[in-house]
Amino acid sequence: MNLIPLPEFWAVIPAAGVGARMRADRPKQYLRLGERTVLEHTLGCFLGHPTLKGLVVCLAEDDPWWPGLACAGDPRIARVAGGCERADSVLNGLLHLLELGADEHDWVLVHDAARPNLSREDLDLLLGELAEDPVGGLLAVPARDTLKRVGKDGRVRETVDRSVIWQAYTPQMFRLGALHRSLADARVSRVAITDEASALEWAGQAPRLVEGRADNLKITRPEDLEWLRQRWGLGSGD
Ligand SMILES: Nc1ccn([C@@H]2O[C@H](COP(=O)(O)OP(=O)(O)OP(=O)(O)O)[C@@H](O)[C@H]2O)c(=O)n1
Ligand SMILES: C[C@](O)(CO)[C@H](O)COP(=O)(O)O
Repeated sequence: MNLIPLPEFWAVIPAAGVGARMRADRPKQYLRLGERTVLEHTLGCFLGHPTLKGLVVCLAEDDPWWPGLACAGDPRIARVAGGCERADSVLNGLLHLLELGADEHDWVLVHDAARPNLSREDLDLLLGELAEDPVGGLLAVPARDTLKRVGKDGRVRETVDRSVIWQAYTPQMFRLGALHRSLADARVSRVAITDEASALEWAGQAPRLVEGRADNLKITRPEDLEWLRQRWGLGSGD
């Protein structure tokens, strides 16, 4: 039982991707999942949380779908333009928080728009476990399958020791100033950054892994959405 009160936090939701791997008629964050879109479900994981200070969603500059969402006029949601890569979108979101007057010591949680199945339990687990952490960290799950390193010929090069391998999920939770500086420096140095933790790692920090639910999956390919629709008891086309 965690007796430390949950910390206040800001949320940045990168939602400016094109969803190429989904091969759909629109970016995957705008595909339907029951009565709402994937993005609306993801935003709903945070809106209404008692310690949320504010939320920024990063949208493609030519995004024609956002205005059609019921939450488009929600005053709790700030919008910024996304960037070429996910890290650029996140950086724009962090900059906007600073412009809003957020303190550099405030906690910020970055969560993929494409992960609509985040549970409240996992969100509160992350907040509670990292509330007093000196670095921050992320939800993650230990590897469950045997892992192989592959050669250029598509054949196995080695079996990887999976006891020390975890899959990084989101939200990823860091202090606003530290994340902004690390991410900005990494982008200037052209370091490949695919999640927030890797920017902190590049800056010499060791983020903490907090084990969460494996069903907090990122909708990436068509079968991911099919699986989640079935999990939620929805029809294949819902
Ligand atoms: N320039 C980008 C690229 C991605 N994202 C967001 O980052 C999250 C995770 O990225 P990913 O799953 O790779 O989404 P896409 O880039 O849209 O997918 P793909 O690589 O298949 O095009 C998604 O919510 C996506 O909208 C973003 O905000 N800005
Ligand atoms: C941030 C992330 O979801 C952690 O696993 C992942 O790195 C996003 O990668 P993508 O290629 O941008 O989907």
